[in-house]
Amino acid sequence: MTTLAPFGARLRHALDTRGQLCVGIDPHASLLAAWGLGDDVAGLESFSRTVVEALADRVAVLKPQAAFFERFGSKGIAVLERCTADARAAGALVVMDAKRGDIGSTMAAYAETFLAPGSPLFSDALTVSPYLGFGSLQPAVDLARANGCGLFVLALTSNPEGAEVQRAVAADGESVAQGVLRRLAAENAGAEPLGSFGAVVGATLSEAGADLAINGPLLAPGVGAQGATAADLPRVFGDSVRNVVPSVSRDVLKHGPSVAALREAAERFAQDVSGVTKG
Ligand SMILES: O=c1ccn([C@@H]2O[C@H](COP(=O)(O)O)[C@@H](O)[C@H]2O)c(=O)[nH]1
Repeated sequence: MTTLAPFGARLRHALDTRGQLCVGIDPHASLLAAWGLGDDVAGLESFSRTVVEALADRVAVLKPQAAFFERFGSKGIAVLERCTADARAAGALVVMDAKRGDIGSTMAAYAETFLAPGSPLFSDALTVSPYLGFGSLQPAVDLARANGCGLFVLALTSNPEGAEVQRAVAADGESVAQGVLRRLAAENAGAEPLGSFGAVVGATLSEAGADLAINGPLLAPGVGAQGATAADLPRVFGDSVRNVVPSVSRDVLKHGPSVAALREAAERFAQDVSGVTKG
């Protein structure tokens, strides 16, 4: 099995050569219907195959949303396995959006599922929740580092409800989100050209209100259907905008099942992002 270069380095190269964009693979029942597909495993397979065919050879990152596959049970997970492997084989980096988080001993099993080479769901990076304590993520940090993978840790999520937890301030004046970002900066210290341990920071925020200089990537969901646009990125991310990976799902996927239309939609978003990140 070949050893992968660190995720941060692989991501930096992908963003620089393919453009700063992540497209989410979110097979909502409403999208399956709009594409003329059944709300069943065959529909799920056709949908995800089409997205991979359209985009995996051109966008930097594809982000399957595990929930939409898991709802079909083992057969849905088998589709997710194929989708992940095919997307990686075509050159996209795959960020598995599964938002795992548990006590350390269980976290180790989640990490084995997504970050151990040879695992059927092996992915380049995984979204994780730090709300059992950042330290509970250590097994995932260690396995990701050992295998050239990355993590995206929920810091300031795109949904309005996130603030009640993430903006809470400790006795020392540090917000919960800032504590997560500080721990990520420590994990990424000295990494070049970019660390492998990223944060999830919604593009929908009115402002970051936190120090985003973590020397790592910032996955920014919320572009498109949740209301954010590329024009919001400089305001939210400031000097860190070059490390942002804006993520859009429904507003690209709604253009399917035409492969050409999916490509055009992704290209439009990538161009918009390039316009604000490259000046
Ligand atoms: O803070 C977060 C973290 C993750 N997500 C996920 O991103 C996509 C967004 O889909 P859109 O269709 O572009 O709204 C979805 O899978 C969420 O679970 C997020 O939105 N916000």
